[in-house]
Amino acid sequence: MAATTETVSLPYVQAPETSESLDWADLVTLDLAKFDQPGGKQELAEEFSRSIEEVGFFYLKNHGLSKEDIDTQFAIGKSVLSLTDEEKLPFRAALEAGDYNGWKPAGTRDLIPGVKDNFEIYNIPKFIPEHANRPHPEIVKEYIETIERFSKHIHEQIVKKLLVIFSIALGLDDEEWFLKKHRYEKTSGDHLRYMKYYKRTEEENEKLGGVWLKGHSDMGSLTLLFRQPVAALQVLAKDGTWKWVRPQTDAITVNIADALQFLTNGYLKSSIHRVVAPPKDQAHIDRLGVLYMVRIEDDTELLPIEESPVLRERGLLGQETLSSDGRPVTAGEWVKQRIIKNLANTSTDKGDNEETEVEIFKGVKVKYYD
Ligand SMILES: O=C(O)CCC(=O)C(=O)O
Ligand SMILES: [Fe+2]
Repeated sequence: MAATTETVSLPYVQAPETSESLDWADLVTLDLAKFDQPGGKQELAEEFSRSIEEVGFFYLKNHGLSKEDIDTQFAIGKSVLSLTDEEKLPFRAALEAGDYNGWKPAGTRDLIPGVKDNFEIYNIPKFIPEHANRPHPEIVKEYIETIERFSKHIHEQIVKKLLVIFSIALGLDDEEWFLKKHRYEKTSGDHLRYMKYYKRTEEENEKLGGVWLKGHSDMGSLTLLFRQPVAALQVLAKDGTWKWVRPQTDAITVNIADALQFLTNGYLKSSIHRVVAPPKDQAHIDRLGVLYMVRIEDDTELLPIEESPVLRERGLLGQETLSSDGRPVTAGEWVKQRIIKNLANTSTDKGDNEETEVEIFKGVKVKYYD
């Protein structure tokens, strides 16, 4: 059977932004252009430290990717995800085995009894020999060099700078502390993600209380979200209220995830966020996203960083999270179990929207928020 979308159509036209006035989160913007200026890294580390006092979300500008680079990824994502389910099936991710590379169909999870999740994903792992023989749909193969360039730019020019900023913010003598645990050639689940939420009817939204993906934290080190004009992402603010994350045209939205929270005993907060029904003027749009997930090397033990004076001064050392067998959780185990428990089929009758806590690995749990 021929592919329904055999070409990537450019220029990609983004959906118009909402004209509704929403309660937007006030987030710090880090300017990566400062990184190579004298004193710039230190300045960025100070700004970053201030930003995390609020929520674990911030914007990043001057990241070196053009609007065209990003739109090309949206166009590729659109083509891949609009293949038929039959065409995507050979590339289905082995979610049940803890592997999310490839295709996650919509509807693997029950949100409430009778209503399933409405998002599908195509994940492309980092470009290392371990993944070289992965099969992909033709459209991905055709654009694989563009995808590889985009993906490697993110790691080399964006993620690496952020990892240096984090080391400085934690007062570590070794500016490369985090870099040494995020080596590109090593095994870890870094990947580029195309993600699409299908629009829902008013009736369905009512049943779900508007919640499409319940308040959660992400499983790795960082999540990077590219320009997302369809408002739906919300972050849990310090005062306990949900604020909308404003789509930015020129900036990437970044959030901190579980591994960094474990390594800093909560000084870097794995931010709680959720996805809700978009405002009325965007309710008719299928919401396409391009994301990049940063993961720490699989064999890293997720213990607070002893060498950090910032953690020591705050009394954050010596109370690590251990699993029930008294061992530290490793990053690879954590990610694998979270994929099985949070992305593969729902294992409870009540559905994800009713869950408040799920055991991920030997007594260590994640919480979900209303
Ligand atoms: O779609 C978004 O804006 C965020 C998605 C998300 O939170 C996730 O995939 O973990
Ligand atoms: Fe998330």
